[in-house]
Amino acid sequence: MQGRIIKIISNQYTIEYENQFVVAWPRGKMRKGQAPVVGDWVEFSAVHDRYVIEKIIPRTNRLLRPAIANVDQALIVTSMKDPDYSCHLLNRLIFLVSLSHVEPIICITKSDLVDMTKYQTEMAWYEKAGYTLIYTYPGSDDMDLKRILKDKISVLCGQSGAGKSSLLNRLDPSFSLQTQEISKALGRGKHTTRFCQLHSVANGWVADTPGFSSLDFSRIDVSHLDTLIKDFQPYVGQCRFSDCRHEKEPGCAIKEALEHGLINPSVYEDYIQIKREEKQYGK
Ligand SMILES: Nc1nc2c(ncn2[C@@H]2O[C@H](COP(=O)(O)OP(=O)(O)OP(=O)(O)O)[C@@H](O)[C@H]2O)c(=O)[nH]1
Ligand SMILES: [Zn+2]
Repeated sequence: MQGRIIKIISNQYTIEYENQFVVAWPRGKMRKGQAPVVGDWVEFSAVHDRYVIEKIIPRTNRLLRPAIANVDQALIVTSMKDPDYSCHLLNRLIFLVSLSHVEPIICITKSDLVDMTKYQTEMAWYEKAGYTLIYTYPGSDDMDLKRILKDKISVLCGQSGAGKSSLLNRLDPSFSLQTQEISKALGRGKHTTRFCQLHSVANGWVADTPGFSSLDFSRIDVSHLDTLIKDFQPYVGQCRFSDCRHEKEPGCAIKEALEHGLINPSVYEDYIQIKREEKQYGK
């Protein structure tokens, strides 16, 4: 049998299997280092009176904090006000998510608190580059969001106060209840740091622990970041030098596109900043 792990408590793994939930234990040999995480597809079998996890199906990706595998997308919850919009924060989150091989979805909140016409050009950059942008606010029907979440594993990220819990509670009023119950059962601190669970929201799975909370790139390999930035993708590989850093080199296709107004200037700026940091760390 094949199913997906949606919850782990101690050594008990809850697996969703054909719309039912079964609790399974891993085979002894799996326990050290090779343990399954939430999001894993696993093969399991019935041995005597219990279910045993035999094998983890190869993962498409794996986040460390929270520990979760096969994440399809990260909803970058981006508030327009309180906390105020910052393109640099948004860009850095897009980079981090992309470097984990997860699709970034830009989710704009609190657009009701500002005059969005002032941000039209800004938002158009992201759309033009090929990023998915969704606007969500109290009272919206969230049809786009529901469509995006369906059949996917999603992780939310974004600043404190950006509206992550509000958004989830609006999509599924039982969400806060579910998470509160778990917090109570496990003790508050423990839940946020050690446990992660997938909740069924809008016919998809959403992690109850936010991801990408550290904006620290110092231990991340950013050597292929240029290939992961959607603004750059049409031009990557067209520079004169194959190892072009897109900074001062002659014949750089990225700089040329930037000068022709084809690349979001703030994305370029943040990319260069990260490459400079990479040099500083001596990577
Ligand atoms: N006007 C308006 N207020 C919002 C919107 N989204 C969230 N808020 C408010 O913003 C505040 C913070 O929202 P939360 O959902 O708690 O933010 P969070 O991202 O979960 O914050 P943390 O739990 O600290 O990570 C709350 O008072 C919400 O009611 C929105 O789209 N419009
Ligand atoms: Zn270049």
